Amino acid sequence: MSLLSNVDKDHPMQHHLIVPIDFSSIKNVPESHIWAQCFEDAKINPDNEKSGALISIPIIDLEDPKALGLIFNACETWGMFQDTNHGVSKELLDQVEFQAKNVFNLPFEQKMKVLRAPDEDTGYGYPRLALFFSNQMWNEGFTITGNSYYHDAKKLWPNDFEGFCEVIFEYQTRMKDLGDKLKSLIFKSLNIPEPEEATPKDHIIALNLNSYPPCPDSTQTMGIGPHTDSLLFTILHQSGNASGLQVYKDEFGWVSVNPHPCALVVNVEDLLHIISNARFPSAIHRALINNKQKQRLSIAYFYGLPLDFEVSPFLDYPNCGGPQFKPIKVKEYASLKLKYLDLAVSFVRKSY
Ligand SMILES: C=C1C[C@]23C[C@H]1CC[C@H]2[C@@]12CCC[C@@](C)(C(=O)O1)[C@H]2[C@@H]3C(=O)O
Ligand SMILES: O=C(O)CCC(=O)C(=O)O
Ligand SMILES: [Fe+2]
Repeated sequence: MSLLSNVDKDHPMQHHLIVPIDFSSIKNVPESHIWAQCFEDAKINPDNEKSGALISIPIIDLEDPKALGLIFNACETWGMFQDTNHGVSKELLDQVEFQAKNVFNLPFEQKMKVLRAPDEDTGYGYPRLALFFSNQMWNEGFTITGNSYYHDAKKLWPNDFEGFCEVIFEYQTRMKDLGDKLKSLIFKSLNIPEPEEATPKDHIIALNLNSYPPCPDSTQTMGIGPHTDSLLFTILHQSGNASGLQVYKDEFGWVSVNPHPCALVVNVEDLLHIISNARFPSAIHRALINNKQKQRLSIAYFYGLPLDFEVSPFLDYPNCGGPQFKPIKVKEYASLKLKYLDLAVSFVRKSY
């Protein structure tokens, strides 16, 4: 199934860029997966230390009466925060992690049965992002949109797919609720009326299960290369015992976003950057492999807007100084992104 419908059809992905290596059989890191050139900066500042002080992404209690202001500051400064008191139970987070592990621990041939087609975005494989890097990443992913998981789960476990489906259904439901709540808080924090949505059913929303397998030499590999996500915001659950996620900030370089018990990471994506008229940066992030022995899992929920929705900067705030972006439809932006990745935003920027 293709949530970006015609968008993917116009930008098919080459087969060899979709198929991951069989990580279970790897003894040494193959040449294709060495990202050594990146590592001059990679391990700098592993403790997020700056002039003796620890820097870290804000952790915000969503029930805190001051939450709105804290969200605004975090989004403006980092394009990212972690939230607690988000209403998603620890049990559900554990269950979705368990089900993700079940997918990735299947034999390679079994996972290949649900390999993502070149012009689709659901199923197993490297992320689309792989098109833009000359080296391959140390991860495997499984992308779900709508109820695509039903069809895939039946292929993965012909007689035993219900458990997976129940958990994914429940997770999508909870994430949609949390997403609606976060959207409302974020728009309120910006003093922007929530966008009117004529066809709320066509929202682009995707769920990405990511696995970063154990790695014989984690000093040379990249889990997921630097990128921004395209839509409004991402809600990310990372497995509790494995770090790896980093966000880029000019003054500091790469800052680690370490797992905090029960917190979910929220990051600003490109469309929110545009709607906020660049007051909120779209978080540039990547994931390193920090551990040789342990698999790291993350579950990313991408919260979007309807494909035909036109986004444009909201200008009614003090010292606004005019729009920084041209209006653009969500599907047009998605298309630019598939073609140009992080350069996509610059095509929407107004030139004066
Ligand atoms: C709804 C989405 C959002 C997608 C495409 C589609 C499904 C999977 C998402 C990701 C996940 C990995 C990074 C990214 C950059 C990628 O390559 O695939 C994301 C992309 C985007 O944010 O553009
Ligand atoms: O695994 C992570 O921490 C990041 C995953 C991510 O950036 C993505 O799925 O878009
Ligand atoms: Fe991402």
